[in-house]
Amino acid sequence: MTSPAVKIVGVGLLGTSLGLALSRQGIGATLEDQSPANLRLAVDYGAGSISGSEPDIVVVCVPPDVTASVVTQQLRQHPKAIVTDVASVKGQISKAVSALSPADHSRYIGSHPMAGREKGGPSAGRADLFYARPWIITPDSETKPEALDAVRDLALRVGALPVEMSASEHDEAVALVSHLPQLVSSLLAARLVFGEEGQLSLAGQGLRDTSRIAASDPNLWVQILEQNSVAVAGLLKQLGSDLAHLSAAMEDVAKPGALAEIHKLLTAGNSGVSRIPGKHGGKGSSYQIVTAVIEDAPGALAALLTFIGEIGVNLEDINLEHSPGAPIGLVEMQVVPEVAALLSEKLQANGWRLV
Ligand SMILES: NC(=O)c1ccc[n+]([C@@H]2O[C@H](COP(=O)([O-])OP(=O)(O)OC[C@H]3O[C@@H](n4cnc5c(N)ncnc54)[C@H](O)[C@@H]3O)[C@@H](O)[C@H]2O)c1
Ligand SMILES: O=C(O)C(=O)C[C@]1(C(=O)O)C=C[C@@H](O)C=C1
Repeated sequence: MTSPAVKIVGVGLLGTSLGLALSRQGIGATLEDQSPANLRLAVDYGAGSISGSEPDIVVVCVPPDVTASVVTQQLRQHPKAIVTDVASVKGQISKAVSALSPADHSRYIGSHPMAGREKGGPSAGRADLFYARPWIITPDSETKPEALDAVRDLALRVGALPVEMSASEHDEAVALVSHLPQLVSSLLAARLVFGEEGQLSLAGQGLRDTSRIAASDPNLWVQILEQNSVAVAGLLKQLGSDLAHLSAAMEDVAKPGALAEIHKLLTAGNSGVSRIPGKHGGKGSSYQIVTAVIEDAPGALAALLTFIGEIGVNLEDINLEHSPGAPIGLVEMQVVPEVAALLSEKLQANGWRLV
C-alpha cells in the first residue's frame, strides 16, 4: 500500500501528535500553523517539515471556531485533496463547510479521534496518543467514498480504531461520554478553590482520578460546548435532577428511604462505570499495576525509570504519589499483563521495594 502525502494544519496537541505518529510509520507530513513558534517547535520535535509535495489528504487540527473556514481554505488551495478535521464537535462545522464550499463538499469528511490530553500545544504531543482509541468519521450523503477510505486508512496507520456515524449521532454521543464528564470534572475541581491548603494536601487518588481533565483549556472547551449546547444542556438537566434527589437524601439521612436513595445512586454508578470499555476494547482497564516505593529525593524516580528501560519494559502509564510528612514516594506503574510479573520480579531482585 503506497503512503499518502499528508498535510497537517494546526500543530498543537492533536496536529503534533498526528505528525509524530505518522513519522513512526515512515510518513513525513507537511506542517502548517498560524503560529510560527508552534510550527518551529513541532518541526523540532520531529512531527514533520514545513514544505512537501502536494497533499493527498489534509488534516485540519485547529480550534473548533475556525475549523470550517480553515477547511474551506484548504479545499480551495488543494483542489484534488481529501480534507478532514479533528474537531471535537461535528454538526455545525459540517453545515458551515457545506455553505462555504458547496462545490467541494464531497471532498470534505469530518472526523474526531477520541484521544486527547488536558494540555495543549506542540510540546504536549505524543506519538502514541491515538493508539487503540476510537477515531470517529462522519460522512454524509454527499461524501465521496474515497474520502471515507482515506480517513479510515489514516486512522489505522496511527493505530486508531475507525468508527463511522453521522455528525448528529456523533454530537449526541460525545455530549454524554466527553462533554458532560468535562463539565462534571470542572465543577468538582472548582469546589477546591474554597478548600484550605491543609485539606488539599491530603488528596489521594480519588480526587486525582476525577479532576484530571479540569486542567483542560477553557478557551477550547467554551468553543466545543457552544457548538453542542443543546445535547449537553439536556444531560445537565438530568444530572441536576439526580443531584437534587441526592442533596435531599443527604440533608436528612435519618429520613426513611434516604439511605436507600443514596445506595441506589451509588449502585447506578457501578453499573455505568462497568459499561466503559477498556483502552484495548475489553471491559475495564486491561493494564496491571505495579507500585514501587522510592525515596522522596532528587534522582530517585530517574533511577527507577532508567532501570525499567534497561530491562526492556514499556510503561503504559505512570502516577507518582507523595504521602504528606513521609520521605517516600509511591510510583504506580501500569503495564500490559504479560510483563507485570517480570517487572515485579526484576525490581525486587534488584533491591526495589514494592507495595
Ligand atoms: N485537546 C484534546 O484533547 C482534543 C482531542 C480530540 C480533538 N481535539 C480537537 O482538535 C483540535 C485542536 O485541538 P488541540 O488540543 O490540538 O489545540 P491546541 O491549542 O493544542 O492547537 C491548536 C493549534 O492550531 C493553531 N491554529 C489556530 N488557528 C489557526 C488557523 N486559523 N490556521 C492555522 N493554525 C491555527 C494554533 O496556533 C495551535 O498551534 C480542536 O478542534 C479540538 O476540538 C482536541
Ligand atoms: O483525556 C483527555 O484529556 C481528553 O481531553 C480526551 C477527550 C475525551 O473526552 O475523551 C476530550 C476531548 C476530545 O474531543 C477528545 C478526547
